[in-house]
Amino acid sequence: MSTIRVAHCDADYDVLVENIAEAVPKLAGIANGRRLALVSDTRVFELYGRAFASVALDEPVLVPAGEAAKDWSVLAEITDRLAALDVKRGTPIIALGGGSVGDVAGLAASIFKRGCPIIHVPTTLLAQVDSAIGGKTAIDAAGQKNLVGSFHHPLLVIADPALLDTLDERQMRSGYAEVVKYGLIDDRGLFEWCEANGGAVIAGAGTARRAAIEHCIRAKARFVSADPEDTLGTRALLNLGHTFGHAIEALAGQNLLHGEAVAIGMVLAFEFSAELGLCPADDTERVKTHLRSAGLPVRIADVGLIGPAIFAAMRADKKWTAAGPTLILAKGIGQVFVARDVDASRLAAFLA
Ligand SMILES: NC(=O)c1ccc[n+]([C@@H]2O[C@H](COP(=O)([O-])OP(=O)(O)OC[C@H]3O[C@@H](n4cnc5c(N)ncnc54)[C@H](O)[C@@H]3O)[C@@H](O)[C@H]2O)c1
Ligand SMILES: O=C(O)C(=O)C[C@@H](O)[C@H](O)[C@H](O)COP(=O)(O)O
Ligand SMILES: [Zn+2]
Repeated sequence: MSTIRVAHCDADYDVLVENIAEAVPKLAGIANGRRLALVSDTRVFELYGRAFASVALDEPVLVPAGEAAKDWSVLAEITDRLAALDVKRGTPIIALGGGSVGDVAGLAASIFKRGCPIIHVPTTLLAQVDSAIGGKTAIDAAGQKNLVGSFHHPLLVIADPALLDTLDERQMRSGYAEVVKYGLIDDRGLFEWCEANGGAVIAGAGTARRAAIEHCIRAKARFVSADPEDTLGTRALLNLGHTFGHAIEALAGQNLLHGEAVAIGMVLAFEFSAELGLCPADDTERVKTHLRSAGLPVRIADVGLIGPAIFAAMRADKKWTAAGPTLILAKGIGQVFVARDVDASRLAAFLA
C-alpha cells in the first residue's frame, strides 16, 4: 500500500493505492455512523459495488456508462436521487467508476445542498492516473466538452490497481495515453520507460502497471499541489493535447474515447511545435511511433475527421481567449510549455 498526499489549501487529501477490501473499512470512520451515497454505472456496480455494502446506502445512484453520463439530464437525475435518498448536507458521496462517473458525481457533490464531500474510487486506468485527482468536475453541454463544471477536490481517493483486471483493452489503451502524457510534459525518463514497458502496462503483466499508476499519481499530485485550481500556468501543462483533443472528441461523438482523442491531440501539438521550429522532428516522430505502437490513433484521418472542422471546434474551447488560442507546445519530449501567443492563422493553416 502507498499513500500519496495532495496539497490543497487547508484541506490536503490522500490518494491510497490500496486494495479496496482493505481501504473500505477506513471509510467507516469517515461515515461516522451515516450510510454514504454511492454513484456508479451498472457494469462497475455489478463488479465492485458489493465491496461497499458495509458503508454505502442499499440503493446506489446509477448513471449511464461512459461519456453519456456527463450530461445535464444525468446531473439532475443524480441530485434528484440524492434528495430522494435523504442524503444530508455534508455527507460524503462515493464515486465508483471511470472518469465520466467521477466528473459528473463530483459536480453533483459540489452543488448538492451547496456541497457534499466526494470520495473517488477510480476503476479505469485513466481515472486512477488522472481524473480522480485534482478536483476538476464537468459535464458536456452545447456540444462542447467539459463546458460546465467546478473545482471540487476530493476528501479521499482510493486507487486499487486490481480493479483494472476487468477493464477492456481499448479502455486500457485510452488511459495509457494519459500515462504517456506525463512523460511528454516534463519526464523524458518516464517516456523512455514507457517505450520499453508500455505493452506490459496495457496487458497488466508483472509490476509495470502498478509502477505506472503510482508514478503518474505522484506526478499529478505534484502539478495539482503546486497549482490546485489551474490559475498559475503550471497545472495547465496537464492539458497537453487537450485543446486539439477536446475538439476532436466533440466532433467524433461518443465513438471516440478521451485518451484516443488526446493521443491525436498530443501528436498534433508536437507536429505543430516542429512546424514552428520549436521542437526536433525526430521527437515528434518518436511520440507518434510510440502512441501508434500502443494501439492508439495518431492522425485525424484515423478517426475520419478533417483539419478545418477541428480548427472551428477549437475556437469554442475554454482556453481560447479574446487574444486567441492558448496551447501547450513542445521544445522536445519532456519539455512542454504554455504558449499564449499562438498565431491563429498559422494554426488554421497547419490544420488545413
Ligand atoms: N477530471 C479530470 O481531471 C479528468 C481527467 C482526465 C479525463 N477526464 C474525463 O474522464 C472521462 C473518461 O473517463 P474514462 O477513460 O475513465 O472512461 P469512462 O468513465 O468514460 O468509461 C469507462 C467505461 O469502462 C467501464 N468500466 C469502468 N471501470 C471498469 C472496470 N474496472 N471493469 C470493467 N469495466 C469498467 C464503464 O462501465 C464505462 O463503460 C472523459 O469524459 C474525460 O473528459 C477527466
Ligand atoms: O487535471 C487537469 O488539469 C487536466 O487538464 C487533466 C486532463 O487530462 C483532463 O482531461 C481535464 O478534464 C481537462 O480539463 P479542461 O479544463 O481542459 O476541461
Ligand atoms: Zn485528459
